[in-house]
Amino acid sequence: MNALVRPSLPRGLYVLCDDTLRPELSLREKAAGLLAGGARVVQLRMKRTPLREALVAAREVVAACRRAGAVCLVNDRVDLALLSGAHGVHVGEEDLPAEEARALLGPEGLVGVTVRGLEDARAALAAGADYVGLGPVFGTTTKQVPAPVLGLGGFAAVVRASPLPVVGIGGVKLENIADLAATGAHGGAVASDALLAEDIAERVRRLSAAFDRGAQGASLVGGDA
Ligand SMILES: Cc1ncc(COP(=O)(O)OP(=O)(O)O)c(N)n1
Ligand SMILES: Cc1nc(C(=O)O)sc1CCOP(=O)(O)O
Ligand SMILES: [Mg+2]
Repeated sequence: MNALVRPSLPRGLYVLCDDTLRPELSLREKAAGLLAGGARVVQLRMKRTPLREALVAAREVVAACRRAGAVCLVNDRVDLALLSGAHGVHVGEEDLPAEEARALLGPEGLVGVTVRGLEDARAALAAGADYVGLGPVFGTTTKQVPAPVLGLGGFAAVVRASPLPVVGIGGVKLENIADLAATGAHGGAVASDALLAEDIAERVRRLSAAFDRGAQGASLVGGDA
């Protein structure tokens, strides 16, 4: 029998394939650029796409990710994640609760949850999450976030104590992703710095290499939790 096993979230760069940025490109084109740059984790974030189009896009992007060996998570919508065969879902406080996402996806689906601090991360563990997205680490114009900027110090304090792997989000860019990785973060989530680049694939390669360099530094000083 072919037992289904939940994939673990790969460590490193985590990119958002977002429909609010660079609207002249289709989600499929954005995903192609991200994957050409070697992205291993892609979150499909659709805030403007009508639902039926979103289902078509999800099926295309999930298929492209699977061909490339990348993990694909759908933002917000467990129904789209299930219908498109995605690896999982990322939910925040305006989405289905993590417990319900877990119940719908079953044990083999990845569930990521947005958190603002350590207490939230503990609750996410109890709710069945696999990882947490913690932010905003830095200022961002991609989204109006209803929470204060943590800064690297505030972010690192949660990473050290979190019971779940932490992906940092919000204003993560080439110039700061190595520092973020050096806190021991499991991942760095990037939307605008990748999607607004003239050459998306090249930017993804550089972001990924910078994260890995920062994480390597962290492990050399024993910070690779
Ligand atoms: C990795 C990651 N972390 C946090 C978020 C934010 O999710 P949410 O709070 O649900 O906000 P929206 O993205 O839905 O606007 C995320 N998407 N990814
Ligand atoms: C979607 C999202 N969620 C955030 C949070 O803190 O919850 S910050 C954010 C935007 C990430 O985009 P960029 O990489 O362009 O800053
Ligand atoms: Mg959401």
